[in-house]
Amino acid sequence: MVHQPPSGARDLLPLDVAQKISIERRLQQVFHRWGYHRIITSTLERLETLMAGGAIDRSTLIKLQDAEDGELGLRPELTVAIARATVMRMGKTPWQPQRLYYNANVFRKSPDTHSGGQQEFYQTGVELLGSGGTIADAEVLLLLSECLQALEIDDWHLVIGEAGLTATLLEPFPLNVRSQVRGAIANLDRIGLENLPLSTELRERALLLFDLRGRPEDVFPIVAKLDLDLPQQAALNNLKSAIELLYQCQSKIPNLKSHIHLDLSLIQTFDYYTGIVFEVVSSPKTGQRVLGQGGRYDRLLGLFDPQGQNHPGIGFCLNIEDLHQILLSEGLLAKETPASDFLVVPQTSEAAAAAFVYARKLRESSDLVRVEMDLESRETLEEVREYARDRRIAQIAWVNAEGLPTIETVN
Ligand SMILES: N[C@@H](Cc1c[nH]c[nH+]1)C(=O)O
Repeated sequence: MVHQPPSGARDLLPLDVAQKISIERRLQQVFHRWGYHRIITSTLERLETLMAGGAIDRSTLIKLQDAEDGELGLRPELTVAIARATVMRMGKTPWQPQRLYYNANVFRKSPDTHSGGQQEFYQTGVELLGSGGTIADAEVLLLLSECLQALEIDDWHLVIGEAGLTATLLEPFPLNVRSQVRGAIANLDRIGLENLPLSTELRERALLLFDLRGRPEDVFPIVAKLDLDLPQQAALNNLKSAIELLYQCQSKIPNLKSHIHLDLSLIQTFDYYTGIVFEVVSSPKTGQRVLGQGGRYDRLLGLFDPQGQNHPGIGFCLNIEDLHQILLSEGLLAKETPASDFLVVPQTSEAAAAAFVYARKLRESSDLVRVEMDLESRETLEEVREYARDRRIAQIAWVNAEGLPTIETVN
């Protein structure tokens, strides 16, 4: 029997874990400073919950069959589970804003499992539930930019769109070509768009939508020229105000304006968004990775409310693997796991108990002191020293049977 992990699964070894934790800790500190509390939801959910009324494509889910609970699946993301958990917990009590964060693994079926496509990923993120409007939008955008600052990532772009506005701007297109128009715009395929079977008027509209991306100050005047109805105007105004607030508040980021792009053709993989949507992308130098994404979803919580009552929500997640790669390439992560501070060596076989007692004393220090026992009986003292040097251990404590240590600095 070959004990290989299944394709798409991945083990993280100690150095990977140490680097991952250092990223997560820095982000967690930012979340705590903003008053967010951690939530942990189940890895397994009912398939129906995970699909969130069709917002998440069933074919991307990893499914499991349970005799009692029917069809279950592994979570492909956390927003839906957090929406479900919060609605169940809050019940009928009056809603106050809930600030929640998470740090968890998610599972997505890879189209190429045969070639080992990754299926398990790590995400950390926030959900701000029960609060709609521009200030909540701005809070989440500011929090996101502070996360990037905390990680010392300077070269990023924040691409902002508006899911509700994009959807309504596409409504005039007949259903049979709408998804093609959407696809061509999202994939920057201008030629494809020009060749779709559209009337002259609709083609012009499609090309206009295609151009709705760039610096906010350039794009807003073009959108304003479209014949917008009142809800569309309101969505546009909200978007403008949130971006304006971001500019006013985030003075710590030099040239903030150059980081922000508006893209009214931005379409997210998950289809539960109703308002502002966004993606943080790293610079082309690092292969343009999507470091995080999110947006507003004001109709998701209603799916889990017994009375169908809606509550607003907005959030984002950061993709740990992508952050990890960027930070590695920029040399911003530890290159080795932390070495032990002490190697405790029993001088004779009778000294083992005394050595354990001394090691415990060292570990009791208020600062973290890493202490490891020497487990081998080596021929010479020099071999012990060589072992300590190899493992970057700073000091050796030779302990005799009476428990008396002799400390030697080796590194
Ligand atoms: N759950 C989304 C990100 C998100 C968090 N909150 C809102 N959106 C994702 O995995 O892409």
